[in-house]
Amino acid sequence: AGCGWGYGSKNGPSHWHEQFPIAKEGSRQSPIELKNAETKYDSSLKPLTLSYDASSAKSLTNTGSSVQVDYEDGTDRLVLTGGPLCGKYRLRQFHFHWGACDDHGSEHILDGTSYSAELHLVHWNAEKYCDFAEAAKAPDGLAVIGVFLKVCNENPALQKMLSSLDCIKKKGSKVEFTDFAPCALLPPCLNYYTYLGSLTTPPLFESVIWIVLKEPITLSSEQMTKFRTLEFTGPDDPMQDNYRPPQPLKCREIRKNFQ
Ligand SMILES: NS(=O)(=O)c1c2ccccc2cc2ccccc12
Ligand SMILES: [Zn+2]
Repeated sequence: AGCGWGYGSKNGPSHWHEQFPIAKEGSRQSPIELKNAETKYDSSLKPLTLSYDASSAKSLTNTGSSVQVDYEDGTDRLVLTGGPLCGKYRLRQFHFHWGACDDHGSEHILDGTSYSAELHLVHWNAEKYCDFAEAAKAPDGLAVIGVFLKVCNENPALQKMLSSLDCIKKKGSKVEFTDFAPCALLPPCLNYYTYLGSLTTPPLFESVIWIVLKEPITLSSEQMTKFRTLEFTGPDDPMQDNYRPPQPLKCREIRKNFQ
């Protein structure tokens, strides 16, 4: 059996449609290019409200496609409401996508700019659905906040996670990782773009309400280099360029909550 989907030349994004036809046939695939001039200001969009407490972080994992922090999502501890959302979405995990060099690596592209990396905070609609798996198949089941990362000065909030990466170099490795407040990874301004999209990795379910923040967070080039010390499949296969290129907008509208 093939080694499953990945980001290599033989199993990367251009091959995903072979096993996941929605990659080509879907009507709301992610990521996309965000062109500010073509987005629409919507005054009915509410501000994002995030009630995150640090305590319910659980673990840090090398998933073989990204580095991921998982949260305890059995109760309403880390909840996202407001914005374009109806109801309460629970934080389940966050992970990142990044490039082999600092000039690219993000999944969404803002006015032609690729950022060095992109953080995804994955939430599911715990008000309407019983669990994550059920929500992942519903058109309003998931909400992902995307945050661009720009190489500039060091980001102290990332340090706790980055200093633990040596323990999870290998695919599938996992360590306990607690008391991490995800709100420390958000920029001061929560102005956002929002559109209906999908997971950006197989199975590419079209169940994500995307909320992409306009303002990036920053990190140092040394911190950016740290991400690339993780491995995809082995020591000669550094984890980098784990991003899907932009997909056709088709007949979607992109809204924003700021003028
Ligand atoms: N890139 S992504 O946020 O679409 C994504 C998920 C999105 C929603 C639900 C689960 C997801 C799991 C992912 C696991 C690894 C990478 C991206 C993932
Ligand atoms: Zn992602």
